[in-house]
Amino acid sequence: MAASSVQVFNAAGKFRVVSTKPMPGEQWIRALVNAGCRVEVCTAQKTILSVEDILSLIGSKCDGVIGQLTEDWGETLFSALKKAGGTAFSNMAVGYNNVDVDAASKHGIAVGNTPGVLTETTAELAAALTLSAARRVVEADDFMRAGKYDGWLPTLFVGNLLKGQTVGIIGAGRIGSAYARMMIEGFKMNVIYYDLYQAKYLENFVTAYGNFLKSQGDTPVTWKRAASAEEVLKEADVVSLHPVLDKTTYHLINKERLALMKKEAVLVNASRGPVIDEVALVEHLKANPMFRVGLDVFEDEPYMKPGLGELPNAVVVPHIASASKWTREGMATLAALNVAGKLQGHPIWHNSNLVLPFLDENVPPPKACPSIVNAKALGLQVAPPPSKL
Ligand SMILES: NC(=O)C1=CN([C@@H]2O[C@H](COP(=O)(O)OP(=O)(O)OC[C@H]3O[C@@H](n4cnc5c(N)ncnc54)[C@H](O)[C@@H]3O)[C@@H](O)[C@H]2O)C=CC1
Ligand SMILES: O=C(O)C(=O)CO
Repeated sequence: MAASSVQVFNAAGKFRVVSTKPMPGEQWIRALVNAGCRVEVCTAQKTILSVEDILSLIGSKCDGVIGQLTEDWGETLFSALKKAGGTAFSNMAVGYNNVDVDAASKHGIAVGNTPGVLTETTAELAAALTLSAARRVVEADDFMRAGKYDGWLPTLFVGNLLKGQTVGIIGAGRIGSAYARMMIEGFKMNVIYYDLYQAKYLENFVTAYGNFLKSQGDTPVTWKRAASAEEVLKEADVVSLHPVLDKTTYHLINKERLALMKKEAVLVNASRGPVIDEVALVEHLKANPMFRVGLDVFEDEPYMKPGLGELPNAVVVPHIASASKWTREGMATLAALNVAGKLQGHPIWHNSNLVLPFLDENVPPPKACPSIVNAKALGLQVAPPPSKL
């Protein structure tokens, strides 16, 4: 990577930290500079950096790196980082399926991620995709711009009503539960979910909201924890996917499981592309024109499988689910504080879901790493909750 493609902040800093991309806001740069870091930001006009590009950024001395979900952080990069004296890496993302955490742990390198700050933003985009697909917003917009509208018709762009229908969630963690709450409260949908763990907060929320509706003489909303993903697919009118991507969720939605879904269902994916077998999805969309999808992520990102882009029953956006200003600046800050905290020898924050104290510009951040996924494997100390200090 040419030296001219790097912007340097605090050149005399004690720790050399590289960010493989410019990131939004300045709070993240201040966080690193306040921790005594020299910050080098790669400004090369290339969207996805290769392993070779990143090797040249790491060079022979590098203490920490902030990387992106498009990069392949495996054995090659972690052994190079270790050789350069590095001990800290953070993805600027909550998902870390692009990172070989075992390789990082083997080399004693902490792996950070950025949970919490993107929960609501991502859930809101999943809700936007749901509405766009259910009410055919993009098709109708195209029609209007093409000058085809020549008057109101009873049959023009008829779609699905959400109220009173069932929303299915596969992966009811932070984002899945937040999305479910939006659809339940916003559209009075019932919910069925499948997760390896009980989503207690979600269940309590639906029960309480259902009781409130009942007390007002309205039809209450209901919840059900399904025993399998198949049960969700069969029963739901809208299915939104929010699991992590790993061996258990790769192609979770395939030809056979698509066939279980209702013919007029809406399927939304704002998790990771490979959770859906996209070739099978294209075939299913072609065979079932009233089945609609809203996709933020793709199996071979940045590409779509052949045919997908031409289908009117697919709404497609380029992995923008976390793209609100507050969230993206917050993600950058959390990633920087993961790296800065590790380099300063800080312990790990007691609860990686509660990251707001790290994001207040007017108060110094806690002396902790907000979220390190291999803290246990590295034997890193966890800070006690502030109330226990
Ligand atoms: N499109 C985008 O821009 C964004 C995508 N994401 C993706 O969303 C994912 C979820 O994020 P969070 O909700 O914060 O994570 P989370 O860890 O709170 O939730 C993930 C849930 O998936 C569940 N799960 C794991 N394996 C499963 C399986 N086989 N079947 C069903 N459920 C399973 C887990 O038990 C957990 O409850 C991230 O890992 C990331 O890949 C996250 C943020 C933005
Ligand atoms: O955080 C993630 O995992 C994303 O996909 C982008 O926000």
